[in-house]
Amino acid sequence: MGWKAIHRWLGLTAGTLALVLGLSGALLAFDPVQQSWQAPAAPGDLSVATLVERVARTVPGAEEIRHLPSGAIVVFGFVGDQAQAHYVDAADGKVLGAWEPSALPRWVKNLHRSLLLGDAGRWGAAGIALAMALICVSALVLLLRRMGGWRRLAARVRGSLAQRIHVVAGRVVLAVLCLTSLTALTMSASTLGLVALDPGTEPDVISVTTGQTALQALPGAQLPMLQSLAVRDLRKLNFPDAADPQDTWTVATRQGEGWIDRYSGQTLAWQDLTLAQRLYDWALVLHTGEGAWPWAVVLAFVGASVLLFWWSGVAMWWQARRQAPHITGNSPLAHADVLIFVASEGGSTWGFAQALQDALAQGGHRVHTSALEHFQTTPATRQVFVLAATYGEGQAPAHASDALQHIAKLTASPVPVTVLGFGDRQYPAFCAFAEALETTLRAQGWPALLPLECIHQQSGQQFARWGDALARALGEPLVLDYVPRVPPTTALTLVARQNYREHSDEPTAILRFAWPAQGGGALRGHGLAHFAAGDLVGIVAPGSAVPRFYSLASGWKDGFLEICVRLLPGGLCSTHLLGLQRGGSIAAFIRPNPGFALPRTRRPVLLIGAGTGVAPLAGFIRRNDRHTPMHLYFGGRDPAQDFYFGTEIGQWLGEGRLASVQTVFSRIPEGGGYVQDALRRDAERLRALLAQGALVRVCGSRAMAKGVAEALDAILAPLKLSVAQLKAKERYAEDVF
Ligand SMILES: Cc1cc2nc3c(=O)[nH]c(=O)nc-3n(C[C@H](O)[C@H](O)[C@H](O)COP(=O)(O)O)c2cc1C
Repeated sequence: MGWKAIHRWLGLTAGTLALVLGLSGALLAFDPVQQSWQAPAAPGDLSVATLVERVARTVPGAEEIRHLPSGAIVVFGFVGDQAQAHYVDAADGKVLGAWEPSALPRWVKNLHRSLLLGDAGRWGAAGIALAMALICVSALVLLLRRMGGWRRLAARVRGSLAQRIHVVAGRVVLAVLCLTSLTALTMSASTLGLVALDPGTEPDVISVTTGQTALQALPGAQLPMLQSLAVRDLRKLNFPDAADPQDTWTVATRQGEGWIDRYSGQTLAWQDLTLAQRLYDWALVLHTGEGAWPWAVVLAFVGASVLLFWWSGVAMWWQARRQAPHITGNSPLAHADVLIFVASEGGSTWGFAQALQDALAQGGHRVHTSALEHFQTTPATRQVFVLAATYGEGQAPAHASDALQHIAKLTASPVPVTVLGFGDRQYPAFCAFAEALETTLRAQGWPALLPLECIHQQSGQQFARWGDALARALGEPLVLDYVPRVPPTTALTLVARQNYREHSDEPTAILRFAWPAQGGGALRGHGLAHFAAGDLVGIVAPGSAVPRFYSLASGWKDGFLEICVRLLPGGLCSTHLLGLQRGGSIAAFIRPNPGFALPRTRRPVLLIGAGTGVAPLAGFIRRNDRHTPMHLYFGGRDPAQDFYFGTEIGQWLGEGRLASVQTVFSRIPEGGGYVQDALRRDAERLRALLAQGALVRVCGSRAMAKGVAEALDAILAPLKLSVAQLKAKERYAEDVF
């Protein structure tokens, strides 16, 4: 069982109970805070003898003095047969008020310690603490794996909202949670009697009257031991029983426990604290924050954070479950002539494997699909396919973390092994794990049917093209029909459209949609989550099961959803969109694109877009209320036809949302060529902006993004920087289509 499985299953089971402990613990942490302001702390260097003298004057029936962890002094005693406990001011012995041990109902503490189930519950709580410790250790391993090592631990977290919350919160509180579960275990060990705290026997001592019958007992103020003991070290002092002439004074300090003769004032016995007791004392302070209220506040937050982990963890599990490997029609390994091995973290790669399996099975093959760590061949195997996603800093998905080493140890057979990578060009190490697999397999001598291909952002079109190449290589008809699972959609109504290039073969329009009147809450329930410019909207055309994605030119806060759509000849979705009239509606859902989103920044921002690629950049500028210096480079063909957002761009310049704009048009004389030509002409200025730490966002066709990266690499070279380095620092992101 891997770390991920341990983390997941303990989190879902013990984690649910840990939620109870976390929340009750967060409540209990208020006690030290409340106690710290209930009564003043006694001066630490005051001698205990003086304290006893003051108390004896003001509280006649005193039997016990306690120095609380908060520093306050509480005196216990009897008035008549009435037991009483009072806060006392150490400065003058004045009674300050009645002592309340806790402001919280007792059952909260019992819930926290024993789930209200008595002794069995104590074992249960200890079990949960143990599980929490394991959850913490596995969390650390997974965190390092996900982020790509210690050095990248502070890097930006990507993924769904639940993933980001889980990881970010984990980075902040994991250490304290680990400590809390370990201290809980330490304390449980003694509560459950597994470790004895005290030496076990009390010394058998009495105050001795040695013949002198009427010997006067000494007042506490005259006992040498109490004279040399500072209140700082005192825990508890018990007065001798007035009715028992042989009774002694008992004093508990931070170092140990002592018994004092009431007549001679001599120390009759002394026991040092045991190691177990000292450990327990430390664990108590660390676990409860007693006597250290700022720490108690930290503990309260960490206790409450369990709710956040639990909720985000369950959401992540649910997401993964929805995408879980669910291969239908799998043939047994030994009989299969085609084997498919999958490495996936989020689960989507399994969907591609299923499509490949279905297509091959339709062609009469017996196909066996399984996870990459099971990589092997059998005498029946004729073809092997490896479908592998990349995570972290170019690493394998967790379940396949040892697969590469495993494969490197195998002896190659003549069976071709073809690798298909899944990744995202936003990441500097695009499909690095698939590349590592390809390199290792070739080095081992495995042949390949097709060279390595890397699918960007789970593109169904790119996968289908790879399927065509595969069909040709196999000499068999093969149609790969990958249907992504579409999340629930929301109906959006077209409220405005701006048409461009109306009479060309590629008409284009900026479409603005409003959401139905029920309001935001209802919408979110229907899959239209909060979104920002640069996120993607998935649109499902009538009669199609496959969504098409468009970059958003607006954010949730703008109050509408805007996209820029160009007609793709024969494209079902773009035809549907461009045919829409005002009042018409579409079925849409949001797919976050966190790698491309623009963080709040004061640094300059360089926005480079061509054609409809200007859409998300326009969205960034529209929301630039803080007037971050944004510089736009826009490339089109002809200003009369395709200067999308042209009017708004002029307006944004005037409002200071945009600091500068450079436009080039490739199809008119003196138009300035392509956008990368404009960059080269502005090399000096751009270098200065990049040297100031500018962020870069590029959106447009793949060819355009490549041209831009080359131009910027040349511009960056004198700064000893490159686009790859900026990508690694998350300063440079592309949205390509
Ligand atoms: C946290 C995280 C890290 C990623 N790191 C990389 C990476 O370094 N290189 C890459 O090409 N893709 C990276 N990706 C993109 C995934 O590989 C891509 O979305 C893939 O299709 C996911 O497949 P899966 O759902 O089967 O795991 C990353 C995605 C996430 C969420």
